[in-house]
Amino acid sequence: MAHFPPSTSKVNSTGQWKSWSFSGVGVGVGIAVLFRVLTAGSVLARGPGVLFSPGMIVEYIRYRITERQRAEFEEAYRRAAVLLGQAEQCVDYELARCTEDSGSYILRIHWTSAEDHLEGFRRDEHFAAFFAEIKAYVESIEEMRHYEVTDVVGRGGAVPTLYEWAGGARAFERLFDRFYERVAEDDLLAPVFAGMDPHHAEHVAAWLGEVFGGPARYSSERGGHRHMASRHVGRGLTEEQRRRWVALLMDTVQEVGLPDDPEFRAVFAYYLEWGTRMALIYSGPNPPPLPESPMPRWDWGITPPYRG
Ligand code: HEM
Repeated sequence: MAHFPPSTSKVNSTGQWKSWSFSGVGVGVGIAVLFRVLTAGSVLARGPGVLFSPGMIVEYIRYRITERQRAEFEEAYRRAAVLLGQAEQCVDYELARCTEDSGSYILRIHWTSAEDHLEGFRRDEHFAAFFAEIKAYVESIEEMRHYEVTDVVGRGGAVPTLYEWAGGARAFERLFDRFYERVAEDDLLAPVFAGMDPHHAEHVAAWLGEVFGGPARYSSERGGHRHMASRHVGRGLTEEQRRRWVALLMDTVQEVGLPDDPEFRAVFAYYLEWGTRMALIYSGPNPPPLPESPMPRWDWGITPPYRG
C-alpha cells in the first residue's frame, strides 16, 4: 500500500501549516516494507510506495560470525531489535543471513537521517541498552557504513499493481464515466460540478490510474500533483459533499464491477478517505501550499492481493 513521500502539509494545533509526508500509505526499502507501506506516497515518494523523505539514510553493517556464535548472535539481535523498535530515529531494520555462506550477516537499518542516527540515537536512552546486547560482536564487523538511496528504486512484477488488478485504463474510464453521470443526477453534488470541464471524467481516471501504479499520464499530460490540488482550491467543499462523493463512488465501483475482493476494496476505500479529505483541505479557507512533490503512489499495504 505505500508509497515515496508525496509530502504535503497539514494544519497543526495552532492553526499553522506544517510539512508532513503521508505514509500510505505507509509506507522502507525491504520487500516487507514495500508491502507494508507502498505510498506513500509518498507517501513520501521516491519509488512506488516506498516511504523516503530527503535525508533518510540506510546503514549497512556486515558481520562475519563463527558457527559457534551464530545462535547467540541472532538471539542478541532479537533482544537489541526491541530497542530499535523504540528508537524514534529508526524507520525499520532487518538482519539477513547469507544462504551461500551462513557465517555472513548483513544488518540493514533505515534511519531518518545520518545525523539522527549519530547525534540522536547514539546519545539517546535506548542506545546503551542496545549496545550492551550486541557489543560482543563489534570485533566481527567487516563493514559499517551509511548509504544514500539513489533514484533507482522500485518494485518488481511479483505483485500486480492496483491498476492492473482493477482492470487497467478501461476500468478507470468506465468507473468515472458512470460516476459523473450519477453526479449530474445528485442533488448535493450536481451544483459542485455544474461547470466542469467536459473531459473531467477522463482526467480523474488518468489521475487514479497513475496513483494506483499505472502509466504516468496525469503527470505528463495534466500537470501532476500540483495541478490536481489546485483544482480544488477555493471551492469551499463541505463534509456532507465529501461523504456523498465517497458513497456515490463506492456505489459506482460496485455497479461497474471493479474487483470486489476485500483487499482491493479496502485499499480503494482507504485512498478515497484520504483523497477526499485532502480535497476538502485544499478547498478550504486556509489551504496549504500547493504540493511540489511527485504524484502519490498507492499500493496494497498490509493486505496484499489474495490469489487463492
Ligand atoms: C479521492 C478524491 C478525489 C480525487 C482523486 C479527485 C481528483 C480530481 C482531479 C484529478 C481533478 C482535476 C482534473 C483536471 O486535471 O482538470 C479534480 C478537480 C475537481 N474536483 Fe476533485 N478529486 C477528489 C475529491 C473531490 C471531492 C470530494 C469533490 C467535491 C465534493 C471534488 C470536486 C472537484 C471539482 C469541482 C473539480 C474541478 C472540476 C472541473 O472544473 O473540471 N473533488 N479532482
